[in-house]
Amino acid sequence: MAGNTFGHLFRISTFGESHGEAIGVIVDGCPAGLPIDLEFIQSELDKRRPGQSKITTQRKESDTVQILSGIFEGQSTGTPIALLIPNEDHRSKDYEHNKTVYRPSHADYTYDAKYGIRDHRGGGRSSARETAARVAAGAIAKLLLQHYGIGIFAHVSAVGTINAPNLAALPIAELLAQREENIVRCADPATANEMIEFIDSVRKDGDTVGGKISCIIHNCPPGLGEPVFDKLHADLGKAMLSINAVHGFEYGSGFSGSEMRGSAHNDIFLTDGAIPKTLTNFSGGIQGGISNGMEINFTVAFKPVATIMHNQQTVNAAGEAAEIKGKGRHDPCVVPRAVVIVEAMAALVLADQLLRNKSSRL
Ligand SMILES: Cc1cc2nc3c(=O)[nH]c(=O)nc-3n(C[C@H](O)[C@H](O)[C@H](O)COP(=O)(O)O)c2cc1C
Ligand SMILES: C=C(O[C@@H]1CC(C(=O)O)=C[C@@H](OP(=O)(O)O)[C@H]1O)C(=O)O
Repeated sequence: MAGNTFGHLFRISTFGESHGEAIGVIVDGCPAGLPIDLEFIQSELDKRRPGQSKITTQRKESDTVQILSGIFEGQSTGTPIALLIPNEDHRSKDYEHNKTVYRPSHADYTYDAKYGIRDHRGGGRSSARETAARVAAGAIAKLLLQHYGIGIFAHVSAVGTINAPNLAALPIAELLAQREENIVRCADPATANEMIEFIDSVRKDGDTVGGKISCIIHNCPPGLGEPVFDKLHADLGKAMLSINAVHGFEYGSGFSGSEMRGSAHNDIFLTDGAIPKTLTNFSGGIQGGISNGMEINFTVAFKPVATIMHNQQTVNAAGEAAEIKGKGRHDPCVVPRAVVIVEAMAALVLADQLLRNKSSRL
């Protein structure tokens, strides 16, 4: 199995390479009768698109999505939905220099070690271009979740050591509006300006920098998630760690919870309301792998990506010493474009667990 499929009842398979004809996705298991807003799918892709600002890769892709099947008169038909995104601006000559030489910390060596054959053009299948297919599928999952009133919001909460303040007190609509006002997609305007300046200076140095994306899932009913292996946080963790360049995932109190005592960490139940709420939310909205009706929150850490415009020592396929310098168009920091990827992967997990939950009792 080539590991191209994700999900159980709401499933996706992606295909395509960064410098091939196109990339795309087949969405299987979407219930019939869901209104599919094509403009919404395209607007989601526009948020991930390369070439969108001075702080992203300058590759110019329109990422115009074509619907090949599964939608009739604006609604899902219950049959596989196939979505295609043609590649329009691949510049494969930028990769001639690493035909036999491995980029440190990219996937060149590991693909070669696994398959014995490697599409060196833009990293082939290992390129984050594949995430466009996930965003298109995630948009359909978001439409399904919206039908049940569930919403997802993510933003850039850190770039390098620049951290956004805690914005938990602000309403989602305000956070969303503030996030969309700046090119780094941080919901705090002052921090956003600082982040943009920093990424731009790193880019001018020919270097890269990492960052964090924080995500909340609101109005999620209690009961989603399987109790043993496919715990909701385990599925979210796998989904996030499957995104290129992700090196960390934490939910609720995360790593800082390990420094607390139970007496401070327990989320005490409140008694007002039919669905019990809790005074605090160190559990991040999930207990025993199952949503408890509180806001689900998690943070994803991205590394500084591999391709830098500096000379670096490396090896070639024969194991001989070589030197390499990045060429072409690359992201100095991936988080501005990855916000919508995080939301899409979260939507795919939630849509899948929503459908699975429908068969959990009579
Ligand atoms: C939105 C996005 C854009 C990316 N752009 C680049 C890039 O321009 N150059 C690069 O070297 N890596 C980039 N990456 C990261 C590589 O795809 C990734 O590091 C590579 O596949 C190796 O996988 P790993 O870092 O998860 O081990 C990007 C990742 C994401 C999520
Ligand atoms: C093409 C996209 O991003 C690419 C992701 C990427 C990588 O190594 O992951 C490296 C660059 O690839 P290329 O040199 O082929 O343009 C980015 O531009 C995209 O996101 O659509």
